[in-house]
Amino acid sequence: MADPTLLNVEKLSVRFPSDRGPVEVVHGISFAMGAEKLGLVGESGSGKSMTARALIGLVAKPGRVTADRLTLDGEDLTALTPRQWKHWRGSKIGLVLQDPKFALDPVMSIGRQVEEPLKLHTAAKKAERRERALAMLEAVGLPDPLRAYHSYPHQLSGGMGQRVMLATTLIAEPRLLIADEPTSALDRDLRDQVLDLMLKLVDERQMGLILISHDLDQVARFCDRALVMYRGDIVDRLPASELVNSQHPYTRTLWACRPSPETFGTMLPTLDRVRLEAGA
Ligand SMILES: Nc1ncnc2c1ncn2[C@@H]1O[C@H](COP(=O)(O)OP(=O)(O)OP(=O)(O)O)[C@@H](O)[C@H]1O
Repeated sequence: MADPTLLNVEKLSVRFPSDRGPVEVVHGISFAMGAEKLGLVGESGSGKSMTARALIGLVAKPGRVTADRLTLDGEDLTALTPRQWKHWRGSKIGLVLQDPKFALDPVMSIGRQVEEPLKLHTAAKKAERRERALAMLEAVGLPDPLRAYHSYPHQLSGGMGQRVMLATTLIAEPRLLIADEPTSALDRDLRDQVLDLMLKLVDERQMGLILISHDLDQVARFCDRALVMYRGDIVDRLPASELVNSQHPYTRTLWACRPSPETFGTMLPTLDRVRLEAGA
């Protein structure tokens, strides 16, 4: 049984001001997780990324995050100052995004970027940083780590860029990795390779993973549990392998709507929102 105390979230909300008063885009959601793989699914705009951003202290102003409780490894995240968040991001919680093009600095060598978290969060000296960066580049499956170390982002393919991003995120050994659509910019074969690698590293390091994905098949195959979000709420929670059997009307529609070779060229079902919200 995974340790349920890694991340504790109670009544987490995210609000934005608008002309018509505050708009709540995440509605007081609660969940807890241990060193396990948790999939976060839901249609576009359901609040997945805002939840992730709130967990890593990256909801930009004027957005406002509140929670009755938000702890990682027992530490209260709601009490962190911006300076403390800087340290927590990278050292305790890592974030992998969809497209390395936007996450990697185009004018900084890969080696420097992978070493950067060690510079910020550890006392490792130059030689040790270089050694650890090369080992990390090897661990993420780059065929020639030394060459990659001296390269720049534009010299890498999308799959290699995503591996480098994983290396920069994991090098400081965070306890929790949040991956927001980490493979959706890659083609299908590469998706599974990068995800396999990510999960292997997460398992080896006994970290927790929150995988945000539109791809329900991917979550069903790779995660332990799934949370299903609809309009800022968690409406369904289940073992990921049970996504196919969910009785919840929203999850059933999401599952039925997933693109697959079997449904290619056929009309997909649409969500009966009136019925769903009447029942909610
Ligand atoms: N800066 C902002 N101001 C106001 N509302 C915002 C802002 N950013 C996002 N939102 C709203 O918050 C809601 C949740 O957005 P979020 O990005 O979390 O959805 P998502 O489930 O991650 O969608 P996707 O899968 O498309 O990334 C959406 O309705 C979005 O319009």
